[in-house]
Amino acid sequence: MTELAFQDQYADEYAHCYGCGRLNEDGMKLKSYWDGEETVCRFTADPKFSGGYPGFLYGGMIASLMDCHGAATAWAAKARTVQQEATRFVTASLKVDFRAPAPTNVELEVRGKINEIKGRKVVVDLTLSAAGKLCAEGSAVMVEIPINRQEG
Ligand SMILES: CCCCCCCCCCCC(=O)SCCNC(=O)CCNC(=O)[C@H](O)C(C)(C)COP(=O)(O)OP(=O)(O)OC[C@H]1O[C@@H](n2cnc3c(N)ncnc32)[C@H](O)[C@@H]1OP(=O)(O)O
Repeated sequence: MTELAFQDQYADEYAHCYGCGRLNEDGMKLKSYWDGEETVCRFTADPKFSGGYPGFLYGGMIASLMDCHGAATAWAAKARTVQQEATRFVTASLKVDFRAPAPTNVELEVRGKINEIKGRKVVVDLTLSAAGKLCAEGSAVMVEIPINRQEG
């Protein structure tokens, strides 16, 4: 049996994100999975996403990868903890420290670790590495969309 990515379990109305929405035809369709107590997302960036120097990714894309994987990690952590499907998490805050240039055309590994779960809030610690080298690290505060916003 093939493991379903977190993003492939989102309800249809929450599956239109450019980064990770399975229903966004033009999007990147990022996929996140459990790896023990951590989560992982792998992505190889096309050179068209280069930053100021050929062969290296622009910073906004690095943040985007960490953002979407952070939201997915929060969703999965909530589902695992309360054993009930969460709605959808949105980013309240995202901090990224860029430690080394991240290459294009090389598989990148984004990892998430749950730092805190409190009510609708999940804080996720994140790293992005290329071939084992740390390129960026940070954290995200993710907040589950409240029920009244889903209905109204
Ligand atoms: C049809 C469907 C429609 C659904 C609408 C979906 C819209 C967004 C979809 C975009 C998806 C993305 O791209 S996500 C990336 C862009 N992000 C967004 O567009 C989100 C915009 N921001 C918001 O909508 C809102 O600010 C929320 C939902 C994130 C939070 O507002 P809220 O629901 O009133 O929650 P609030 O009570 O203030 O906060 C809950 C907890 O989070 C903490 N918290 C809140 N903001 C922060 C922050 N910046 N930094 C640290 N912590 C924070 C609070 O201290 C609290 O923790 P404690 O005191 O309990 O400990």
